[in-house]
Amino acid sequence: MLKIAVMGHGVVGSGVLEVFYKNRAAMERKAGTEMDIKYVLDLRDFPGLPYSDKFIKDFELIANDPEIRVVVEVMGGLDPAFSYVKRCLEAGKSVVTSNKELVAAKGAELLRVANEHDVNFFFEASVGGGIPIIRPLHACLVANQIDEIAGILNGTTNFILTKMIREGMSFDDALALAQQLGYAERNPAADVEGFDACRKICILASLAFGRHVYPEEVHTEGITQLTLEDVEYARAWGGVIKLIGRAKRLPSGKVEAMVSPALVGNDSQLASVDDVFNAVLVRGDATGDVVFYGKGAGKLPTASAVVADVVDAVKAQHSSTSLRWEDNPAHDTVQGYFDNEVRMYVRISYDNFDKAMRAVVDLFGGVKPLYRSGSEDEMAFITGVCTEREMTQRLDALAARGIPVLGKIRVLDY
Ligand SMILES: NC(=O)C1=CN([C@@H]2O[C@H](COP(=O)(O)OP(=O)(O)OC[C@H]3O[C@@H](n4cnc5c(N)ncnc54)[C@H](OP(=O)(O)O)[C@@H]3O)[C@@H](O)[C@H]2O)C=CC1
Ligand SMILES: N[C@@H](CC=O)C(=O)O
Repeated sequence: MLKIAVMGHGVVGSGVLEVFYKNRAAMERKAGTEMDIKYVLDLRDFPGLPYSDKFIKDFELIANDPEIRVVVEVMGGLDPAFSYVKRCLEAGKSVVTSNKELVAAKGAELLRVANEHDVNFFFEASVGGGIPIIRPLHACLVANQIDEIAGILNGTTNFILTKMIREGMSFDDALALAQQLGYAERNPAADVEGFDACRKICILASLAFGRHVYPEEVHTEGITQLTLEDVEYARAWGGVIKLIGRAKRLPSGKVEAMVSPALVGNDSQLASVDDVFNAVLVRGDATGDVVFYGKGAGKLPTASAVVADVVDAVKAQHSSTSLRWEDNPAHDTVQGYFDNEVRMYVRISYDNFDKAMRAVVDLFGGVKPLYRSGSEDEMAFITGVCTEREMTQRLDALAARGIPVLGKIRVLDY
């Protein structure tokens, strides 16, 4: 009987126990062996559950128990998750995690340690919740050079944007509901400020381009500056606003990577991805575009990915898969973002329309103006393409000419 330990009994951890015991017989058939969960590590007690006798508070019991072959880390955060996971790998136990913060910060190192000890470090649930994306990228698309990845990578922010736009719900109410439903991070700033999407694009980019992309390298903006006026202008333009994480291989060998809100046209495959759903577009040189879609957060979808990794770890016992990428201690995989090319939606206010338009045309050349009903002292426009550096200079110059910039959002053509 193969024994498993689960560290963390929160939203995902409790889902792992639920899915495991519900579908255990079928999974045992697929894994080719009997399996059981021996320990559940958590800080709290959980009386009244059918598996309440399995709870422990001392990690050493897991680390020092040779019966435990696979450990699931679903506590979140870096400390103590990193040291626990490393200890388990060094002790010859495979580890499965949903913790994107851990993989984005320490993935290269933990994959190396796993490989050195002939065990596996799997993290399918760390990107896209229940959507299979890590394994397809690593295995099914292996014949491709991956040129670009872009997607809606955070369920909470997509849920908030959908609720605000479709139901007129306030930002705070929509966030509170996402928390209630178990979608948000323990500190939801990670969701709304874009850090969670940043961690996920780092994991995908590291896997696709073979070199660790660290979150500190990636320019990241969240959704907190967006307004319902922006949404109206986006509609007038023919699109919607989504929080997009993206990474692109550059001829220089560097990677262009960023997380930011973006206007995407209504004809984009990403435009109709709503609520807690995520979508990841992968551009391969043989396949062209492939889009992965599904629930990006929540107890059971995430647990599904974790438990599938457990079964794979059991099947791959005593061998380490080729899942890995090079470390990059210099943290210089990503090109400085001021060199990226960008097209921008800009919203301005004015006292004098003719004067404002003259300034806009002087600084940006031909632009596409956008209007919304009832907006007498403000307007928006879509710029042409220039570098982020030039865009910043032009926006600063606009403000210096007495035209306040109320908002700016990148325009993407995925
Ligand atoms: N929720 C989701 O939809 C998804 C979450 N994830 C990721 O999965 C991980 C877990 O998320 P989630 O389940 O939502 O988080 P929760 O906060 O709901 O669960 C974490 C659990 O781990 C426990 N825990 C924390 N630190 C320790 C420790 N040192 N020792 C023992 N137990 C500990 C917590 O206990 P206590 O509450 O007492 O502190 C809590 O019960 C995170 O990395 C998250 O980013 C990934 C995909 C989707
Ligand atoms: N907070 C995350 C959870 C899944 O990764 C999200 O909302 O996407």
